[in-house]
Amino acid sequence: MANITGIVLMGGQSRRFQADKAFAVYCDKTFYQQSIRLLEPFANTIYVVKRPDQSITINHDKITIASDIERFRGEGPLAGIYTVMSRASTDWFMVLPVDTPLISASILFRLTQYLHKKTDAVIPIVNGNIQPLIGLYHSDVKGYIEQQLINKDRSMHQLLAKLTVHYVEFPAEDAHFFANINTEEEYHYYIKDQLE
Ligand SMILES: Nc1nc2c(ncn2[C@@H]2O[C@H](COP(=O)(O)OP(=O)(O)OP(=O)(O)O)[C@@H](O)[C@H]2O)c(=O)[nH]1
Repeated sequence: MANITGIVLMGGQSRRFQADKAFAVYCDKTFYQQSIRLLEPFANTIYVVKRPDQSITINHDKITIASDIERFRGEGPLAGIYTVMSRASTDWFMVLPVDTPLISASILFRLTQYLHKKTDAVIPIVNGNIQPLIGLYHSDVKGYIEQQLINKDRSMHQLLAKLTVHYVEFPAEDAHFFANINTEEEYHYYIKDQLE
């Protein structure tokens, strides 16, 4: 398999969740720990990109805790991806947010099957919805990300429009794996109510 660096994006503000969603719990692990667990089989090294005020401890030589590069701190997911691309030198980066804890290893594995030379990114689609924060980005994309950050353009869709993207379609019955937990209601619906 290609040499991949994992990126856990946990530096958001969780305004809609009204508590830090990175520390919400699913199956005895916090959301950010779930993201690390999911990336581990695919990534040789993993960077967890957090806000400076978030406090976490991880004792694992494969995992680095980082904060967004000062120049673009808190400027959205692209700032986190750019930070890691500036520090690690692999060709490919596998990105996961903290708020899709139901994603499965088999979905991530399927994405890794499309790492071709002429592809800039491998991104899933489910029910017609592009999922740009769950996917693989080539290191060549770093310049485009930097340009967007300079222009204060946080849009992942804008970035994808500039790239050669391999979109991988997943069937509608897989949609729950991609559930995005942004609010307390979504946490109850997808996680708490399922476990009770
Ligand atoms: N490193 C880093 N990660 C971020 C940043 N902004 C968002 N993220 C992460 O990107 C993912 C998607 O974030 P969103 O849900 O869009 O934003 P959020 O700020 O976490 O939540 P809201 O305040 O409710 O919009 C989550 O895993 C966030 O932790 C940032 O500026 N830096």
